[in-house]
Amino acid sequence: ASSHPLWPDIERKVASQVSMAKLGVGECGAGWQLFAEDGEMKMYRREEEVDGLVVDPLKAVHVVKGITGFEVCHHFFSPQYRYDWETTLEHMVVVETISEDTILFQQTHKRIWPASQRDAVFWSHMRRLPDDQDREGPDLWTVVNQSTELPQYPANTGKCVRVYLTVCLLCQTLVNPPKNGGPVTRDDISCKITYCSVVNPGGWAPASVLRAVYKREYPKFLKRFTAYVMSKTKDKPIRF
Ligand SMILES: O=S(=O)(CCO)c1ccc(-c2ccc(C3CCCC3)c([C@H]3C[C@H]3c3ccccn3)c2)cc1
Repeated sequence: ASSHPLWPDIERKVASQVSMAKLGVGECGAGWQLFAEDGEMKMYRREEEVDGLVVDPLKAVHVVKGITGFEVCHHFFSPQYRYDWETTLEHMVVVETISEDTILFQQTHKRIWPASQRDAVFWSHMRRLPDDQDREGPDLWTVVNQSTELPQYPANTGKCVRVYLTVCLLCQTLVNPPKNGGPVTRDDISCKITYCSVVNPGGWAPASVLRAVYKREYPKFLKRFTAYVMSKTKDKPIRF
């Protein structure tokens, strides 16, 4: 895949997104406000507008027991599971499988009244990251989704308004080895998840409507997605 024309963009974007995801909400600039909390899940947003459009960056942190960073990223990245957990998805096309860890998608999302329907065209890349703290724990895993232009899917030609998104899912597996020295089971693992996203709605939509939609959809999405991964992995061997 390193020969693909998108490769330099992918390398650059993954590096920048992962370093930002690693920053705590306190560190990466003021302005993060907690807007949703549910158990271990905390969701922050910054109120930002670009050309009068709400593009509020979102940062969610969550700790989920019994699953690994690989399992979370694998179910987020792989197209075959997406209709199971992405409730706002109307249609998904795998435009090109660039390599086993890099896929080009075109997706149409269900219309959210009164905004017009949206579609997105983006590359998605999944990667294991060496743990820079060199702790003995398992490595980090990430998936980065980044909008890109595709001639075969020109923006704003059909019924859909094109959204522009940058998404980073960064996962760290935490292992608490059993005292008796026995094998590690799912009771001994958890996954620290950081989900960052910036979605430019692409065309005008009332700020109040968008903020209400984001406030409703993001917590629902992360809770549903993590519950889905737990359900798909609970009786299976652990994959780190
Ligand atoms: O993490 S992903 O890559 C998962 C792959 O599917 C992702 C996440 C979110 C989006 C998306 C696209 C459009 C919208 C809006 C913009 C104006 C009207 C629709 C929203 C807002 C509505 C929010 C939202 C948040 C979470 C899930 C769905 N909906 C989100 C797309 C991809």
